[in-house]
Order: sequence, then C-alpha cells, then structure tokens
Amino acid sequence: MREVALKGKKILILGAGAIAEAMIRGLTEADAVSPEQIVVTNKSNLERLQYLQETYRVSIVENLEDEAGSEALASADIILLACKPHDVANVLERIRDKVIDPVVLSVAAGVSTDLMESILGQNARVVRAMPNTACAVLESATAVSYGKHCEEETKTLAETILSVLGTVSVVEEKLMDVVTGLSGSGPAYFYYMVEAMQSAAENLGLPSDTARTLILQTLFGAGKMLQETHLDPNVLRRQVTSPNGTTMAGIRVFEEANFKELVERVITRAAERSREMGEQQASILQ
Ligand SMILES: NC(=O)C1=CN([C@@H]2O[C@H](COP(=O)(O)OP(=O)(O)OC[C@H]3O[C@@H](n4cnc5c(N)ncnc54)[C@H](OP(=O)(O)O)[C@@H]3O)[C@@H](O)[C@H]2O)C=CC1
Ligand SMILES: O=C(O)[C@@H]1CCC=N1
Repeated sequence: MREVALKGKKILILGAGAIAEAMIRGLTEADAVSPEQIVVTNKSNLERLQYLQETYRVSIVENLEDEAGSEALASADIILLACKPHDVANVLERIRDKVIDPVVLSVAAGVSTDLMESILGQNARVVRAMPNTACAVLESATAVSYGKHCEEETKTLAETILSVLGTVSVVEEKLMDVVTGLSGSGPAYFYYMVEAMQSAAENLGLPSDTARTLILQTLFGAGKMLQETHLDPNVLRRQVTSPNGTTMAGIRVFEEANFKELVERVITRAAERSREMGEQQASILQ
C-alpha cells in the first residue's frame, strides 16, 4: 500500500539541515522511497549537499535557477519545505511559477497553510506537518494539518510519507504551535534531562559509560512501560515510589522546585515562539 502511494514520486527537499537529514535517512533506510526519488537543495552550503549525496545517495541541486534546478522544480510531485521559518516566504515566492501543481509539505515551525496558499495561489495543495528528529530512527511523533485544497489523495500521500517516519496525528491547525512546542521541540527536553542526569551521576562518582548505559536504559524502559502497559504515568510513578523511600525523597525536590509549573512554562514559551515566527512571516507579506 505504502509502496504504491510513494512509487515513482519525485520529492524535492528545499533545505538540507537537521530535519531534512532525519527525514531523508528515515525514508531511505525504511526503503519507502529510493534515493533516486529524492533531490535536495539548500541556500549555499555545497559541502553539506555533497555530504547528503555521499551518505544517502540522493541527488543534489546547487542552484534552483539553473537547468537542473528548473527540471527538479518542474518534475517534483512533492516539495518538502525544510528551511527556516524566516526563509519560507522568500523561497515560495521564488519557486511558485516554476512548479507544476506539487503537494507542498512544510515542516517549518509557525508557518500557516493560509500564508503558504496566499503565496502559491489559492488552489495550492499545502500540508503543514510538525515531525521531530526521531524521523531518523522511524520514531517521530508527527502532527499534521491540511490546507483548504488538500483532497483525500493528497492527505493519503502526506500521511503515507509521514507514517513511514513514526506516528502521525491529524490536528486542527490552530493547535500546531502547541504541538511544535510539545513534540517538535520535545526530544530536546528529554536530551536536556539526560544531560542533567549524566552530569549529576558523574558528580556523584559514577563512571561516564556506566552512567550513560543506566540513564538511556531507564529512559527507554520508562517509555516502553508507558506504551506497553497503557497505564497512566501517575500510576507507574506510584509503583516506583515506595513509602518514605528514595523516589519519594527525590520527587519531593522536584515538587519544591515547582517542576510541573516549570514544564508548563517551557512548553507555553516554545509554542508562543512558534506563533511569533509564523506572525513574522505573515507580516512580511502585508
Ligand atoms: N530541527 C528540528 O528538530 C525540527 C525542525 N523543524 C523545522 O524545519 C525547518 C528546518 O529546521 P532545521 O533543519 O533545524 O534547520 P537548519 O538550520 O539545520 O537547516 C535549514 C536549511 O535551510 C536551508 N535554506 C535556507 N534558505 C534556503 C533557500 N532559500 N532555499 C533552500 N534552502 C534554504 C539552509 O541552507 P544553508 O545551510 O545553505 O544556509 C539549511 O540547509 C525549520 O523551519 C524548523 O522550524 C521542524 C521539526 C523539527
Ligand atoms: O527549534 C525549532 O524552532 C524547531 C522547531 C521544532 C524543533 N525545532
């Protein structure tokens, strides 16, 4: 089914940074898309393009204005927009007259389908997605919402690609900024926690390798417990928390520092930042 939907589709990726690489790696390693179906370009960093070409065997285009660039634009079935939010309007303006009705799948934080439609023309099929870098290992938590002109075929195509890379949740577009602050940025929150646990463990005398093994397996085990038992995290937490034991003592320190409130502030601020970046792009067009 997946092979049929993606078979022969040409994917042009505008942007060659962290998320583009994670998606390329996931799609090619899962064998969902062959490297010949993918063309990547960026603004100016040729070394980076060459690295992607050598690593994943994808094609690269240095300049969208030359013959190879024009050919890549005209033949693209899907344009994956993976540049920074502040480059989106400019990039879309440059390509709009050179593409032939592709599906535009944007992963840019904050940038609305309205904005993209207003640049590309009102019939453009525009998809706004928010994956995370775990695309690289096919474990992204991706959310998606659709522009006004996406019919079932476009939705199926987008969800087929994204579901290769992990889970896909369809959400109302007004929730995309929250999703961005939650699961788009989310891996970094867990990595930050791991960094903190690692340095605490080392400060308390554990060898670095041992600390890393213990922390990563604890993180992985907790995630698997949440997924496989379907129990509420609160229930699972209580199973670890013996009366008057070590966990209770540790959690009390979290509570004294208002940890839950802090996490809410973190996600609220990240969501707000997504909104701000979208508004900055919208204001350029006014
Ligand atoms: N990193 C993440 O975890 C996630 C990021 N995103 C979104 O993905 C997008 C990219 O993020 P990320 O990969 O981290 O960013 P990076 O800074 O790593 O990459 C940005 C890429 O965009 C390229 N670029 C800039 N201008 C143009 C242009 N005019 N035409 C083509 N390419 C261009 C840059 O090229 P050059 O190097 O030559 O300047 C670079 O390859 C952002 O919008 C972000 O919101 C979404 C989900 C997760
Ligand atoms: O930090 C960012 O802006 C991007 C969006 C989600 C994850 N990284």
